[in-house]
Amino acid sequence: MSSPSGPSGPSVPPAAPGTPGTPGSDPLTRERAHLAASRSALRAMREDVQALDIKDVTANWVNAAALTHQIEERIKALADLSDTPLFFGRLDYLHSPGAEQAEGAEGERPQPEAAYQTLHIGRRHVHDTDGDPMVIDWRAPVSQPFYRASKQDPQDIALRRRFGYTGGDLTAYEDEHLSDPAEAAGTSRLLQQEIERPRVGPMRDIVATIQPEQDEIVRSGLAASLCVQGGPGTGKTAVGLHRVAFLLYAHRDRLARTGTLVIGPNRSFLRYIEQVLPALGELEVRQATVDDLVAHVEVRGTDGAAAAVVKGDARMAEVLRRAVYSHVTMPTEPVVVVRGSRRWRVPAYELEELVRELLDRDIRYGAAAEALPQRIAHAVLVQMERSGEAPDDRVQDSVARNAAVKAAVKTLWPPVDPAKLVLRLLSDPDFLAAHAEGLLDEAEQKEILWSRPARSVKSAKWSAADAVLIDEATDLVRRTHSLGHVVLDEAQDLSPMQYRAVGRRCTTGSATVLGDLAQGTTPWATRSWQEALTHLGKPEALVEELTAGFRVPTDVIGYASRLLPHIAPGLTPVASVRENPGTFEIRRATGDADVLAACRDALAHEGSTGLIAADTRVPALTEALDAAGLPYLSPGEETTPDVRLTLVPASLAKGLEYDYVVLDEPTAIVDAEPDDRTGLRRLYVCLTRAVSGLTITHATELPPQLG
Ligand SMILES: Nc1ncnc2c1ncn2[C@@H]1O[C@H](COP(=O)(O)OP(=O)(O)OP(=O)(O)O)[C@@H](O)[C@H]1O
Repeated sequence: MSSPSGPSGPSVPPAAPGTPGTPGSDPLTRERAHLAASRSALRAMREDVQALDIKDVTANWVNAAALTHQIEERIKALADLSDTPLFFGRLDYLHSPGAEQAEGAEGERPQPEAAYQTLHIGRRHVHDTDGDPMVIDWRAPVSQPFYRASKQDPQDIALRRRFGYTGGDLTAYEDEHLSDPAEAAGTSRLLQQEIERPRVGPMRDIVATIQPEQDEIVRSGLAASLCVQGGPGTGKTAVGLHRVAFLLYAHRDRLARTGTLVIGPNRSFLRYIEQVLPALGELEVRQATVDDLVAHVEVRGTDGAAAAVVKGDARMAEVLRRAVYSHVTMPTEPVVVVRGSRRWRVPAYELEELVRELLDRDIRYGAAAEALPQRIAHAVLVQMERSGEAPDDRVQDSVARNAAVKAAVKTLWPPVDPAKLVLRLLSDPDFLAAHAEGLLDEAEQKEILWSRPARSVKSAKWSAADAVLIDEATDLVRRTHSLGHVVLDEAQDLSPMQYRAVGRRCTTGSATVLGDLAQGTTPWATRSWQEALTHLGKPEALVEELTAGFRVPTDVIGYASRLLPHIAPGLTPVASVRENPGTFEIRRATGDADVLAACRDALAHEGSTGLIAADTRVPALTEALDAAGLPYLSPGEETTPDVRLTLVPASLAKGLEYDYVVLDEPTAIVDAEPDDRTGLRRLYVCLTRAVSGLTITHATELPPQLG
């Protein structure tokens, strides 16, 4: 290893931060000079945009407002975040990258080939006043070897340099000479340090340390859908968010038109991840829960597990389809259109043909209802032509609007209100039986019927599963708008009907599905990805597996993995890449005071602490924390230097992480769920939230499956 600091040890700064470099000075000084110059260049880019005068180029105030908005967004995107490095790596190519690789790396404008020999890789593209790149966006094709090149496959890279920072100051670097056979492969200290860094506050990006197997997922094309199975802390969420950022870079125009969406399990989770994409310069990505997507009615009710399972079953889609189309009736009478002194008659058999034709076509119920008057009018027009008239399109339109035609259509193909339809299905046993025949047995029908039928859509106590049914019915009536790309996180908890709801939001786009079968805690949790992807409408999606764990220390993940044979046999246990062995302790507790003592011990360390407990235990613990004057937050709320403790109900722990976790009463967590397997899965989720240390406190016996 010829550098002053090979992967086994980052260099210590020989000079004060910010020292201007002179040619021939040491590498760190030169890199600092490049950093200072890049910052100035970014400032100049920002000032250029700020100085834009749009008075002469906008025709009206609407244009001006739109352009002003674009400019404001651009200024925001060009902000220099003082506490994050402008670049975190460097690549020295042996040869100038070919045109194919350079494509997409232009960022602001095409660059001369020679400029690519040495590239600094950062969160965004920065160029100097001549347009030459100072920093290359991590998403550009030329940046890819930073993540993927290795000693076995150097990808034409002579040198890969990683930088260490404190705040925005460059403090260390580390070199790998990938094409030098004399240098042995080693593990990067800087990379390891980044992985080990304590967690405070919301989730942060991982651009500096994306791993090769993660990068393959991040950079896979927009056309294909992907599914990632990965145990706790394998980076699924991180990968999903970086994939969105990558796709927005590679397909900016297309996705700006069609839109992107990140779906997470609940508000706390969305708050936890909401800063990652803006930190990567992407401000326009919508984030939502599945419930948000289907919010056609106010949800005020809940279902028992059995009812929710039936309502979430894919067979309900067919029940709804039948119920919607049951409104179509076959004509028994002709339509007679009077125009002036003439009467035109479309006989019943001809109307029936028109209706049947529309039934055979793959168009929505509502679109067919709109098409039918035109079809009838066309039949009238044909008769007019036969009798020697020469009607034009305007005549057809006016016949379509004729009262007799409208009345006929109202009977043959009446409007359907999706919420009213679902209300009727859940309230009227005969209506349900008629459409569920051969699909749901009697017991299943009984299970979903309301014991007290609702009077109106407004007064009904809709459940979350009902809202999904209304969404399905709505889509039968009119096509749901499809986005360009959807990322679905914690997907294992979705019912088949929920997968369908997400799937119809990306029918013409693609999806990234992220989840862990072992963490499925709903009664309808996904059993196989193939099945789930079929419900989503993307059966062709490739399933990738991530098994390297970046969160949970070895001892803790080893302990949690004892549950795997009971909750998801066949899944590969996570192999922790954390070097910090972490702390792991099981304590007998005699009361809440012992739980609080464990919290105080955890808070003696740097970073965040999560006190995770069964939902039913939360009120008692709230009281104990208040009485002890120990301040705490709710999940998803940002930790501050003063308040680093979060009280987490087990039901909201999914997807979150804390430096230290105090896990209260595992048996209560298991017992809170309707069955043992779900209980153990919930416990598995809670056991795998800790980054540096886990303390389990228990007064009752631990579940036997933990050994
Ligand atoms: N390549 C990486 N470099 C550094 N940190 C990483 C990397 N990949 C993941 N992490 C970190 O590991 C932690 C876990 O990542 P993430 O939450 O994305 O995992 P997950 O698979 O979604 O977990 P879960 O199944 O529990 O929801 C996060 O703090 C994330 O920043």
